[in-house]
Amino acid sequence: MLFSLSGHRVASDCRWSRFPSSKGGPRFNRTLIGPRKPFSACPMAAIEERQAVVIDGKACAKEIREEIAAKVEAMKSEMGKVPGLAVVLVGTRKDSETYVRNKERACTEAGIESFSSRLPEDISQEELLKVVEDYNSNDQVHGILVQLPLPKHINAELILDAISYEKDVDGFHPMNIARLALKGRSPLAVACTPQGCLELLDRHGVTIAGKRAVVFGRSNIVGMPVSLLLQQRDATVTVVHSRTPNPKEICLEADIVIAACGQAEMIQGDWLKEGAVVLDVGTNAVDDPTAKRGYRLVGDVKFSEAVQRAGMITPVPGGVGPMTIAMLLKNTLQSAQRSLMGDAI
Ligand SMILES: Nc1nc(=O)c2c([nH]1)NC[C@@H]1CN(c3ccc(C(=O)N[C@@H](CCC(=O)O)C(=O)O)cc3)C=[N+]21
Ligand SMILES: [Mg+2]
Repeated sequence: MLFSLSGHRVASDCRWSRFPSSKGGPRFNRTLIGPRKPFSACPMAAIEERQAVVIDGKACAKEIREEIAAKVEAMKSEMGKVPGLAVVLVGTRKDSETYVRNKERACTEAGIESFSSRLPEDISQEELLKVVEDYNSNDQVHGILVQLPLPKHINAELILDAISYEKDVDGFHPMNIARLALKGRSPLAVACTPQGCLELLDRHGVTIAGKRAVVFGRSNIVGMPVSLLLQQRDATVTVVHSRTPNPKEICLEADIVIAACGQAEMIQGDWLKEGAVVLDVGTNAVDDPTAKRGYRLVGDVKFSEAVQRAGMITPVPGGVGPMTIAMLLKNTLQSAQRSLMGDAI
């Protein structure tokens, strides 16, 4: 459990406890019993070692999905209702199909009803709008996700803006983004990948306040919202992008690095400050004839180098990706709770 096949330490969460090993010496084990400890208090942290703790996002996400399943079950028995998520997929992109299938499976496992529309690549904008509007007025649907990217002939902003603010479980609606950016205002939903990043930091006892955070990328779906979230948690945030002349120099100052620039293995080991916490959001498909699907995923960070310098790091796959799906389920559950309680917005 403590060591992955490659020999890196693996931390799926930070509820560590000390067990005597059968051979007598101290041994550390993961347990689901007992209070969560901050990472700094974890015995593992005291061990002098150069290799980073590899954060197990898959295990963390599983734990969260189980917490959600229990709440869905309670909703079902108390109110006779379950949350519903509608996923809209246009076209036949291989990666989109994989993500959508994963989302549907995660819903089913959590007891969330999943509705999905698989639509032809050449669907008209008007027809797609109609699909979204039908889900808007379907009261069994509490969350709507239109998988991006959409084909070129469709105006993605127009479609995303048509998703009702209350059902926007992606957190992409302008009202949700505006409320995220404004002090003292809370969005109904926060974008799933950024929320998953913060959840990983929190569940691993990483202090954010007062830290230097560097975000690579300024996209609407990751870079921008994650930089706002980190700032709200009192980090000093720098956003690095394609026109930043000295990304390495800036990265070397970071205590927390969020890599979301979509450039395969751009961030190298010698860009990192010793002990930095590195979350790799990149999911770049690289052709690999030996892989089952004909491609493999690599992150925006050169993992084999970074693991020698970082204090903690997420792998790709198995890091931030699974957390994104867990946060989608969380947003869907919250939307259903809001709708069923008739909460004021
Ligand atoms: N409206 C919309 N909302 C999104 O949230 C959204 C989107 N469109 N378009 C594409 C991106 C990408 N994204 C991922 C979700 C899960 C994994 C994930 O689970 N990855 C697995 C591996 C999956 C695999 O094996 O291919 C992992 O990292 O372990 C990755 C990427 C959500 N996105
Ligand atoms: Mg856009």
